[in-house]
Amino acid sequence: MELGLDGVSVDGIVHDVTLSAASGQVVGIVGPNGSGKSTTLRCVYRALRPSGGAVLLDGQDLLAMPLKESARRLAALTQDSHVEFDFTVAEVVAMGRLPHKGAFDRDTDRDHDLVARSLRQVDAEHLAGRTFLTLSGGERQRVLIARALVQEPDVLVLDEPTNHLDIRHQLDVLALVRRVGPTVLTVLHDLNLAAAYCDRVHVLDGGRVVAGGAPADVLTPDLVLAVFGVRAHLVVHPTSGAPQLLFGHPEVSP
Ligand SMILES: Nc1ncnc2c1ncn2[C@@H]1O[C@H](COP(=O)(O)OP(=O)(O)OP(=O)(O)O)[C@@H](O)[C@H]1O
Repeated sequence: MELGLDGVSVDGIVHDVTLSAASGQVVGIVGPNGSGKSTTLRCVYRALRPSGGAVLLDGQDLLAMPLKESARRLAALTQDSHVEFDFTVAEVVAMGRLPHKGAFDRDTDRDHDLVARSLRQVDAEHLAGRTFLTLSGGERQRVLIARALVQEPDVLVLDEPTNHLDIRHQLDVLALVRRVGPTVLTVLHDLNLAAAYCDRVHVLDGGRVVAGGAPADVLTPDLVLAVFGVRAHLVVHPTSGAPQLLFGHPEVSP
């Protein structure tokens, strides 16, 4: 399913953001702190109504859809994905099935299987019986990713999915979302992860898209200096061939 942002604006914060993710693509949004990345995503997962523009799913106006219908198609891992009560991990993940169920439907065998599979996919099977609030930051993050996957979405919106994750789990989670295959729009702070895992990357600065395209074309030392104020040297990953950046502080000689 194709996701399109067409001139999305949020008064004073996000200005005319246009980008698209073709079916099955992983598209990244990078940019400095406060550049409008989360605010843009909030418009996509419907936590915020944009003041202008449209969000389109296969050309259909997402914001005009009933909430339950859009929740069946689109799942989000957000910066404010809180779990307030002391639910078990399995219960938290099972909540991801709610958009597919009627008010009085009980969990089916398929629901249980999907919960178990999603937990296995994020290496959290062993946590199923634990209460969510006792988990570490990285364990919580993986469980919330499982909750998004169990929704079987066509589109996955991820706000810094690698937050709190150790390096192994960062690589696992990004490889997983590529493998599972929904259309993915993800905010990433790590430019090298964006370069390695995204089909396309868009750079936000001051609420505007200042560059977009294939990572190798976008994540150049000139752009990194202009947008982040950091010197970068481009190297090519010796086995994957992905462009990777080595950073240095601008006040320290390279
Ligand atoms: N409800 C709000 N009221 C006022 N300002 C807001 C509101 N929401 C966001 N902002 C401001 O808009 C700007 C963009 O915020 P946003 O969270 O989208 O940035 P971001 O690119 O995701 O940043 P970060 O990398 O720090 O997570 C910030 O300056 C933020 O303080």
